[in-house]
Amino acid sequence: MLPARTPLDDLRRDIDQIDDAIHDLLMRRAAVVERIGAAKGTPGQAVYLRPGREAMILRRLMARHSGSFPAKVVVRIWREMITALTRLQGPFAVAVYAPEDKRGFWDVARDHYGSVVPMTAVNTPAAALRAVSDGTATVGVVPYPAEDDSDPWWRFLVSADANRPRVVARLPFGGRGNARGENRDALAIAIASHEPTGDDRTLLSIEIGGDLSRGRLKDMLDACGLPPVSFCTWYAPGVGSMSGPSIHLVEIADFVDHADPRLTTLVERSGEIPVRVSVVGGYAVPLNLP
Ligand SMILES: O=C(O)C(=O)C[C@]1(C(=O)O)C=C[C@@H](O)C=C1
Repeated sequence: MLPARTPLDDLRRDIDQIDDAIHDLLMRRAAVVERIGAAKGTPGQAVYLRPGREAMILRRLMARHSGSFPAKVVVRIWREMITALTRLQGPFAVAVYAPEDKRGFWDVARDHYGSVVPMTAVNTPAAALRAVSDGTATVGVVPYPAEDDSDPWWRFLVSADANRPRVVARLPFGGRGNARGENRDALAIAIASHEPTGDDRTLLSIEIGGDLSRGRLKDMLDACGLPPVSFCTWYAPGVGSMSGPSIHLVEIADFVDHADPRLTTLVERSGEIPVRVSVVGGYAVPLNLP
């Protein structure tokens, strides 16, 4: 005689049915992402990446999330799934600034881009940017800019080339988890568009060819409706006794693209002082998870 079914057996049967439903939906989602890839029609190019859309998916899910399942784990599962499915649309590899003595960014990158994507550690942020520029990596992960950095990586992104790498995300997006190392955030760099998500930051490079204090620049930005939240400044080496131009990396608490009329107003307001502004990219503001 078969043993009687216990309540535990019934619950396990429920679990098996739920697992089948989740698995069916995963396979269905993969098929839809493949169709999206075909609709984008850009095989082999990194433009299939849509970091803004990815952020909006997770924000929407977090807004409806309830119950005992940890929100951070929902994000982790979705991040693993999104990158795995993005790989159905084209090649995907990540170059991470993670020298021997600073492995923290590796964990942050792995949490965001998943455990299956090819990931390479490089010893300088510039090497991560180079990997993106020359196409050996789709995404480069570099430290969030520090004000006291005398040789900042972000100066290599200052370019008018429409196909240049840009800042596309800030990591971690869904909380830090058990990542090693210091608590510094990272930025992801890719040849992808900076798209509005409803809650965004933009990084502008502002090259100044004359005497304009940071205080005055801040006032000008505020007056143009471009609220600055942080500044980093790099002084280009001068020639002879002439000092070189200063380039500021300014983070703006809004979405700004290269055609934004506020940028034109900023250049007009600088009057005689030559000012060149370019959008170095931006990111969807990360989730604030408990
Ligand atoms: O929406 C898209 O464009 C997709 O390709 C789908 C998808 C996803 O898995 O949801 C995958 C990659 C993109 O970066 C954004 C989202």
